[in-house]
Amino acid sequence: MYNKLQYISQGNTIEEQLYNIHQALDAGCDWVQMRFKNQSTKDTFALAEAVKFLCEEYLANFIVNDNLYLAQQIAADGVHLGLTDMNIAEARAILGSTKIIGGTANTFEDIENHIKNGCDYIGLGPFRFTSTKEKLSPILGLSGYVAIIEKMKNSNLTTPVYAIGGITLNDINPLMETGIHGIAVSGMITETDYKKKLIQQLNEKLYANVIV
Ligand SMILES: Cc1ncc(COP(=O)(O)OP(=O)(O)O)c(N)n1
Ligand SMILES: Cc1ncsc1CCOP(=O)(O)O
Ligand SMILES: [Mg+2]
Repeated sequence: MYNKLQYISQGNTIEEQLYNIHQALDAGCDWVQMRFKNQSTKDTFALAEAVKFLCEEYLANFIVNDNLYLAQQIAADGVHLGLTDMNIAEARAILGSTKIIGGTANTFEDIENHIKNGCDYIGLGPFRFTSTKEKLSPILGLSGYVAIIEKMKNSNLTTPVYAIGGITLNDINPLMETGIHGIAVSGMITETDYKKKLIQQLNEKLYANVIV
């Protein structure tokens, strides 16, 4: 079973990114997506190498946002690809079957395509407005998730779906009731001074119905 909480990193420099990622890992995050936009190849590679070491130390999953070749080069656990990034079928052909490939979706049709092309999980959103990402796709709100997850159930599609975009603690229960698998968050974790407490609260809600 995939972990239910994915932390998407933030920071404008290598140092800021490493600080935020280290703090999140220390507080109990077990899945990191490194998201470092508009940076030089050299800096992105240096950061990715350092994050890989950190995630190994904390036994956390490590995936790279956007850049499949970087993920391949540093032997990350996988990559997250958006609707305008590399096609998932092509990515699967390059990475093989052992790596995690996530795909962004905003509609049921996006989900159908990604599953056909071999993705492992879907990042479905945005749930609500967020300043973390520019040029957001149409906002889904809770009703959007209810409708899309219902269509997945009717089509027997069981690929794990992660909600994303402006998610706060109080959103977890209603979102999980729609049938999603988990959440991907950036701001909520990066911005709090009480990361351990927040991650414990998030995990309690996310894993409330998991029988071990
Ligand atoms: C888990 C998850 N879901 C969606 C996204 C968004 O990806 P994308 O649309 O490519 O946008 P950027 O993150 O690249 O700005 C994501 N990163 N992770
Ligand atoms: C990368 C991304 N894609 C859709 S919303 C989003 C940002 C999620 O970050 P936050 O949890 O801070 O809203
Ligand atoms: Mg992208």
